[in-house]
Amino acid sequence: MQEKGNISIHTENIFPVIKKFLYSDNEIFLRELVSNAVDATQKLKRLSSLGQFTGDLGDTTIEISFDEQAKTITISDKGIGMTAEEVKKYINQIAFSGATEFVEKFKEAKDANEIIGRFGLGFYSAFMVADKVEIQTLSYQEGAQAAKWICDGSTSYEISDSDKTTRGTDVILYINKESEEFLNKARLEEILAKYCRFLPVPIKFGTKTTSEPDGEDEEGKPKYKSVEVDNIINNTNPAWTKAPADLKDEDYLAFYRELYPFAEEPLFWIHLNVDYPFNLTGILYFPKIKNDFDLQRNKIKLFSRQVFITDEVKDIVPEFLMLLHGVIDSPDIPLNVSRSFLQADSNVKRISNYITKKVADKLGELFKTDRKAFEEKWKDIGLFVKYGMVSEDKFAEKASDFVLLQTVDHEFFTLKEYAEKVKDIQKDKHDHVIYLYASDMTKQDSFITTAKDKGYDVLLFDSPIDGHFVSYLEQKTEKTQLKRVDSDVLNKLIQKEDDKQLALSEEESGAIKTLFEKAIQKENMKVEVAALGEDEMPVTVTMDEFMRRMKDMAQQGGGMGFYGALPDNYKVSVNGNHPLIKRILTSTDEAEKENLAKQAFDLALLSNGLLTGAELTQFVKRSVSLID
Ligand SMILES: Nc1ncnc2c1ncn2[C@@H]1O[C@H](COP(=O)(O)OP(=O)(O)OP(=O)(O)O)[C@@H](O)[C@H]1O
Repeated sequence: MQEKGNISIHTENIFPVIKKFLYSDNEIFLRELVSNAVDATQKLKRLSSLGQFTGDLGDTTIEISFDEQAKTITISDKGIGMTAEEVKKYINQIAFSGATEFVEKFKEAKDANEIIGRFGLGFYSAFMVADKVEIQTLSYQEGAQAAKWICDGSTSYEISDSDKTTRGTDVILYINKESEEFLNKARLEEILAKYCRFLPVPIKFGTKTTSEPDGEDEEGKPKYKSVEVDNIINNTNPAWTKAPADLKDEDYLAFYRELYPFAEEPLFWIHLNVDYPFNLTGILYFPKIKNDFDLQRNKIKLFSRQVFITDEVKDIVPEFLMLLHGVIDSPDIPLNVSRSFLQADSNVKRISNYITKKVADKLGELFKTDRKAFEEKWKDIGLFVKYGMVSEDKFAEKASDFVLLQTVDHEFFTLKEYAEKVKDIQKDKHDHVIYLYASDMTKQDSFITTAKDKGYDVLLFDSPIDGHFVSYLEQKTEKTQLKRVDSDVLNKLIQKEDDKQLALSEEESGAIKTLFEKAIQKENMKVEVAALGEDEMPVTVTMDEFMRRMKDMAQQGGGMGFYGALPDNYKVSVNGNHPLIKRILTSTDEAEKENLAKQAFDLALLSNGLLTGAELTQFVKRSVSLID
């Protein structure tokens, strides 16, 4: 039999378009062809298990080989094969049924992935790297005649009998000039490792040398010899495809190491396994996060029936879950479509919700079963939980039971427990409960100490997400405000009915204010006289909570550019009840007055970590002269 014909498409010559347009992503040709080989093998296995194929399955290893001289790459399988009729039907027609649409749409598509799958062009991706493609195939059906198909990248093909005697299909690519990089062992190995590492049928690529036991030497020690064995590049049975009941912790950890050989051990993991209403399997690992958000992203690998698709799962899992590692495998995620389409897809939404729920359930369970261990891991989990809460309402609902607030004394409380703990003592005269927090225990030490001396509790919010989390908590908790310990003097942060009275007259107060303004001489420092306890600091420098939050947001690119441009404004609270202030007032020596005011102010700056450079030098000099 010999036949020539034209591939049934309306467009004159589609291959140059494919080739040119898809050039950047052309390595996926191998993924497509190996996937077809795997499908053909799996189909035969299924027929065999259904009793529709009674022959011997034999070794079904798929083989990838290349010939540098002949400039060919060959993908051989021992699957169902095709008859000439089937080649005509599947290769010539089916693959191009969407061709007209393709030609219209290809201009919009952004990468090869989008086109290849969307238009069923899997096989034709071969033409991205080949000038000519040949198929040699023998169907599994009894008495089938082997067929040969050749196409040189134009729309015409040639089909004839082949002398192939073994079942299955060989696809031979005659690699074009621009794609000769693929005629290279290391490059092919790299692509196979990327896309085919967990395919369910063994894939052989050349051979490798290993050592095998070879009896004993004269001294009775074991001997080894080198042997050449098939180089099988894939693990056909990765952990996520197994039943959770069949896996031990070691298996999960071993699989983690297989995926990320250099990563630290994960904290724990979740095995996803669902059939209905969508099919999804996978294992998600919780890594140790350690505050380095960005490094952690893009670690989840997306597979479809064990074929690697991408590690950009941005639109499939919620943003905060991007911090997780591991794999998800779902044939129900529409793969090769545009991102905006993905977001609107109902399966994708369901999958995303499902994963979110699973993760929340797992965390809830850990918290319930072993709170101590949960607290110990909080440094890593906390960031993740808070990120989840501020970004996903559904997650927040569940997580509000186990999100922990950590105090500066390293104690942990749930939201409920904490509210209970501080509800009386930290209630102000307006009936608001004030949560005090620190973001830097070293820098804010003097403020923390003052608050603790008063019997107040101080939370620690020192992770990158805490700025957002603080606003979130405030929104979600009624009649509760969060204030950083250094955002004002304490009795302004939590105002009580029985607040201290100022021991100074209005006149004295005014005099002190003027004196300090003169001593400080800084436009961004606003002086105010406050009535604090005698044992509190004589001068305190603070930055307003609102102002600081806006500035923080501007710094993080949160759109508060206006605030970002403002200078850092501080409030200088002079404690009118402090003995030092009285001493300054009563002193008759103008120089001493100014010196003491400067000294008290510098001490306040010093305890905020704001005293540097020439000012610090002057302070040290002045201090020396004071103790002289
Ligand atoms: N190695 C093979 N053995 C047997 N049949 C094959 C082989 N490769 C391709 N085919 C047949 O050709 C058809 C078209 O293949 P093609 O890769 O273009 O599309 P697909 O595999 O159906 O879909 P896609 O690759 O886009 O997911 C296949 O459905 C299959 O019937």
